[in-house]
Amino acid sequence: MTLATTFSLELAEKLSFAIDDKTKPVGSLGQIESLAIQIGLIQNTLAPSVDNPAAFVFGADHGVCAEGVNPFPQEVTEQMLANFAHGGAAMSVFCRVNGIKMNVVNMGIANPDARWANVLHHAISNGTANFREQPAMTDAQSAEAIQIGASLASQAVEQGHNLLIVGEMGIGNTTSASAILSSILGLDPKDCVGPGTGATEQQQTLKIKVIKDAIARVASPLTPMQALAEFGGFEIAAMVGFLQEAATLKTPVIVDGFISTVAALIAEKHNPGLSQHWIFAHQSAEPAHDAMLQALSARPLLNLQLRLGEGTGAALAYPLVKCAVAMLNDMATFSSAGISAS
Ligand SMILES: Cc1cc2ncn([C@H]3O[C@H](COP(=O)(O)O)[C@@H](O)[C@H]3O)c2cc1C
Ligand SMILES: O=C(O)c1cccnc1
Repeated sequence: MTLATTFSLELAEKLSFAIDDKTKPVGSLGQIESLAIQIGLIQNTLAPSVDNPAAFVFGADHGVCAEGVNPFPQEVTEQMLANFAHGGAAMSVFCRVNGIKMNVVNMGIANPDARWANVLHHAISNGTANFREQPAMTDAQSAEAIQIGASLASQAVEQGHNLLIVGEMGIGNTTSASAILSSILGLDPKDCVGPGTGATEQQQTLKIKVIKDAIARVASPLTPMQALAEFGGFEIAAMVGFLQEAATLKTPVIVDGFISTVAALIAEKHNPGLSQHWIFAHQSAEPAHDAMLQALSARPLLNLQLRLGEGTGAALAYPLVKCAVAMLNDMATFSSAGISAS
């Protein structure tokens, strides 16, 4: 895979100039301005386009659920894939409202026989192993999931999608994401764990213990890709490949919440600089999301106390991204509108 090139300084200056010439005080559209510049740089153009968005929701099950770390039973992953298939989930609704093509990918849920006509089937196995006891994935499984994510991103770009959204569904995956975060940033597990879907204090203490045991089992420091295989899920690995490939193909991706951002953290630590290609939708209510966003120097667009995942925050942020691009493309300039610049 060729890595994404760094952005053109000359284009950055031209984009800034174009935005400063719009009929508004310089800087008055705040983060919408930097967002427009970012998208122009990613697409390498003064006239970017985000009119053909596609979301990918990657679903998978997690062996660590056997530890009782999450309030909802594992079957909910499969039930939610069915809900996506029938268009009834929050993500389904937000995508419909915003004209986003929603794709759902089964990366490996516990029931190997589950199939839906409109859910892409790329199951690696029937869930990961329990990472408290053994690596969640083999290196080969992790590499395969990364490859599937990458090829889905490249197919989406080939089909003409010029903006991508990434999200996930997998009961137990906040525990997996917290373990990866703790390992990659060297943080104490207690600072990486939160309620997820509503874990009690007792369940959160258990989450911390499970992660401590898993990190002790591994003993030596891990590379980001090793942390992914040790503690990750098939859906997290698929998101890593998806994010990497989209960056290489100069296509912006809106990243959703806590679990999606962990995939971005892995990919950025593996290939430093790649995260400039991703738009961080929102700051999740999951407490450790903040540390992760800071480690990525990311400024999320929204802070709505969301704690759902699926890609919902990213789907909600899409109208802002659309407006940023429309501002750059459609707003009058001081000279074209005959307005005095000072
Ligand atoms: C009905 C339902 C719908 C969801 N949609 C996303 N998640 C979210 O919750 C899960 C992670 O939280 P934990 O680690 O606590 O299990 C993931 O599936 C995430 O996408 C959901 C969770 C539930 C229960
Ligand atoms: O921020 C998220 O993505 C999130 C938080 C809690 C549970 N599921 C997802």
